[in-house]
Amino acid sequence: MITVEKALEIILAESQDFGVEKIPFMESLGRVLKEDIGADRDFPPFDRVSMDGIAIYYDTYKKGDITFPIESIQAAGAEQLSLKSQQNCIEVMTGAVVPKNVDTVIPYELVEIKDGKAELSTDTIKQGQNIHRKGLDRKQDDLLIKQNTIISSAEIGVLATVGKATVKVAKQPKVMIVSTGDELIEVDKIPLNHQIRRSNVYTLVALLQELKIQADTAHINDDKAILKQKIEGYLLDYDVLLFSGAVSKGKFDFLPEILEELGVKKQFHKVKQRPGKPFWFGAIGPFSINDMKIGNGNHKTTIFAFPGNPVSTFVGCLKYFYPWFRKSIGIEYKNLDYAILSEDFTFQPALTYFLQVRLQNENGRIIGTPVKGKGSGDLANLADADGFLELPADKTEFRKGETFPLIRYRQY
Ligand SMILES: Nc1nc2c(c(=O)[nH]1)N[C@H]1C(S)=C(S)[C@@H](COP(=O)(O)OP(=O)(O)OC[C@H]3O[C@@H](n4cnc5c(N)ncnc54)[C@H](O)[C@@H]3O)O[C@H]1N2
Ligand code: MOO
Ligand SMILES: [Mg+2]
Repeated sequence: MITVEKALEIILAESQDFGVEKIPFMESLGRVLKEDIGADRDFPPFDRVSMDGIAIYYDTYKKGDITFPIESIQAAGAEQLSLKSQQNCIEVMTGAVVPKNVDTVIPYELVEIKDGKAELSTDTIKQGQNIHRKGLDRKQDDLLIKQNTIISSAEIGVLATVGKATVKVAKQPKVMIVSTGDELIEVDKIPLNHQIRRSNVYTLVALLQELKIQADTAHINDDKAILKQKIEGYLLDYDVLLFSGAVSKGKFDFLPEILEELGVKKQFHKVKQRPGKPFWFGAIGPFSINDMKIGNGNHKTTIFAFPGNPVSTFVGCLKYFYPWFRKSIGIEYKNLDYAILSEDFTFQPALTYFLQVRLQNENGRIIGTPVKGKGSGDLANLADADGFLELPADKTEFRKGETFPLIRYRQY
């Protein structure tokens, strides 16, 4: 059995490249950018008025004039006007081009307009005020967004402003999520006493949707021949297979033997953790097989077979699949989330313990309060928690006030 740290190291070393695709920029939210985005022009692209008001020639004011006949109006979106007489002014709107022959803008709040003339009601005017100079924010060709950035709402605005209607992003993997087990029935069916509804598959689908991956799903009963035949097909068609169940010691836990019979290279089976100990991980390929449905060239399939208990599957996906996927599409793995334990906690076995916690922010510190639940089958408890504190295997006593890595699945 290997440690959680070693398991993650092995998994990250198996990351794979799914290539690049071009998509409409409005579909790129949450995807990873695969090109540098530069400024197509100066920002702002012209000297821009930043207050609604009047624009004057400063030297006229400096000579003592405070009344300026209004010559014209410069609206946003209109071509640049020109002040004809230095004694006059032009009314200017926020976002408009600064007219020619003016150099200073005074907001409406500081002028009184009567009979076509603007009279200043202030004597503290600085030359050049309320003009946002061309190129002040960014210069043409400046790098605005670096390749490998996860596109957020902020980047969407930048893409729009530089005219990137389509954008290069990392391609998503083709993923198949498979549940196994004769006890499982569909969500819209009424279970008999010995049956339960399939839930893990939907949890996994949802977890992948948060990564913008649209996965396919399948359910296979505990029949070794059928399992083997179906999985053989999935290995050809998919980049990733996520399984839930059939990896432990039971008479019908066929997955580890089937995967090995099909030539998948086992990287490890069982990790020193709770929940999720019987986790099986392996990969097959890369193969260069031209007649593969997935396309020509190198094809590799990575297999995450999570234990069937719902909390095990859930934490396994967050702890292992998420960082593997992120590394695969170009984001370096780093854990930035930590939380402070709110009370003393004891866990005796020499296993990493993923403790379910409810999170609170106390004066900028994230506090995790244990909501332990009744074990790895207790999926209802996940709805009462916000994340997991990762308590290291080499300790048994965890003290109030100590800080631990956090895997959160609720962001608010
Ligand atoms: N003799 C041993 N028995 C068990 C061990 C062990 O080490 N020795 N490990 C236990 C641990 S820990 C876990 S976790 C489970 C893992 O079991 P499997 O991966 O083999 O999964 P199953 O046997 O198929 O199912 C376990 C449990 O999970 C429920 N399940 C499965 N799939 C789903 C699904 N899609 N949706 C909802 N629930 C699901 C299933 O009904 C079982 O209750 O093994 C322990 N046993
Ligand atoms: O590994 Mo199991 O998930 O502890 O019940
Ligand atoms: Mg089992």
